[in-house]
Amino acid sequence: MYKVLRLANSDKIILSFLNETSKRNLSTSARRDVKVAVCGASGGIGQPLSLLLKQAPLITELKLFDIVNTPGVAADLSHINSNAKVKAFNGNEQLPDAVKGVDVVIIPAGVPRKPGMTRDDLFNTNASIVRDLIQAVGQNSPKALIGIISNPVNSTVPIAAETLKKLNVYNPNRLFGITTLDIVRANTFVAEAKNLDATTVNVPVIGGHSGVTIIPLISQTKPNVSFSPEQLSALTERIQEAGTEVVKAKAGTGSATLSMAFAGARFAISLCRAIKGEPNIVECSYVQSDLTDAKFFSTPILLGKNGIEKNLGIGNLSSFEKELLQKALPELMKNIQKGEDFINKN
Ligand SMILES: NC(=O)c1ccc[n+]([C@@H]2O[C@H](COP(=O)([O-])OP(=O)(O)OC[C@H]3O[C@@H](n4cnc5c(N)ncnc54)[C@H](O)[C@@H]3O)[C@@H](O)[C@H]2O)c1
Ligand SMILES: O=C(O)C[C@H](O)C(=O)O
Repeated sequence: MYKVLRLANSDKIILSFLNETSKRNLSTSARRDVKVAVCGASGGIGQPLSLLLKQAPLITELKLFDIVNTPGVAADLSHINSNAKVKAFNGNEQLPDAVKGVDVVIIPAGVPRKPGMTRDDLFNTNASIVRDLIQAVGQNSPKALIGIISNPVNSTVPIAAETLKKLNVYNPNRLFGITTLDIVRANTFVAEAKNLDATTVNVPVIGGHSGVTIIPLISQTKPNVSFSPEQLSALTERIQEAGTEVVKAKAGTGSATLSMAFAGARFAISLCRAIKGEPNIVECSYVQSDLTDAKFFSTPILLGKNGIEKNLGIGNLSSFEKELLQKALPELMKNIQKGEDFINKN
């Protein structure tokens, strides 16, 4: 148990790690209910994400929303003998009930990339999907912690913020862009390169979630690792382009789903553990930030009962990482502006 808790912020095998920490929480916390909604629950990410959340003992209710197919997904998951009660909500008329009374909303709704597309090419379709879902969350569960997976994350999180502002319920501590897959990938690739146990490696990844805006801080990796300048460059580029690697391999059938479900479950369960009062829960996430010129920026975040407890900042960057930051900021600021304009100029 001691080892599991000490490694709480690295991606230990998700089941054993979640089972242990959740059992501990159920016995020590006064607060028992943790209700989670997944919006986009029937999709390539939504289904395996919901499966992983169904297996997390600290989640007591799992509300599955999509515009199609949730009755089948929920019936299937509901036969698993774990704690969470699973409920299906299908179609937009059931959206308000799907998000009412939940502690956490995770949003993997929207279209994925095909080869040759950038994440920004998804903007025209996904911007309004995220806006409408967030509007329902703001109206029905204004205190929920919200995690956004839908791309382009660099823009959909500002879209969510502006939507919540219009409803007068925006709290920057409660809105998160889920960039955990970048950390999961960086951990895996560094572990492979150095022959380490991937579950014990932690590479902070800051910035945004697309191409040059993804900034892996390999100099801050734990355990400490070092690479030649050529290796560092190749590794950084692989982390930045890992989503495209999957899109190409899937050859037109979609983008990362299984690894994203793993990453999304890790992030969602970290939120739940923080809500239940567990200390020292840290995850990188794309949040409102004043650390750089970009209004939203991912850094390690200490999570608490009300979302962001403390932004842990960027730390000391190597000169290579400072250059990456300079390259990232113009693109990131453009993506943020595009998201804000979508709400404010429409
Ligand atoms: N943040 C990340 O690291 C990351 C990683 C992978 C994928 N993604 C993004 O996640 C999104 C989903 O990817 P996927 O592979 O699961 O796609 P998918 O097409 O398999 O599933 C999307 C689901 O969203 C549903 N949906 C569409 N409109 C909806 C609405 N208005 N309300 C509720 N549900 C709605 C669809 O019915 C579908 O079930 C994409 O935008 C993708 O780019 C992000
Ligand atoms: O690459 C994509 O389009 C999906 C996702 O953002 C990823 O990083 O895998």
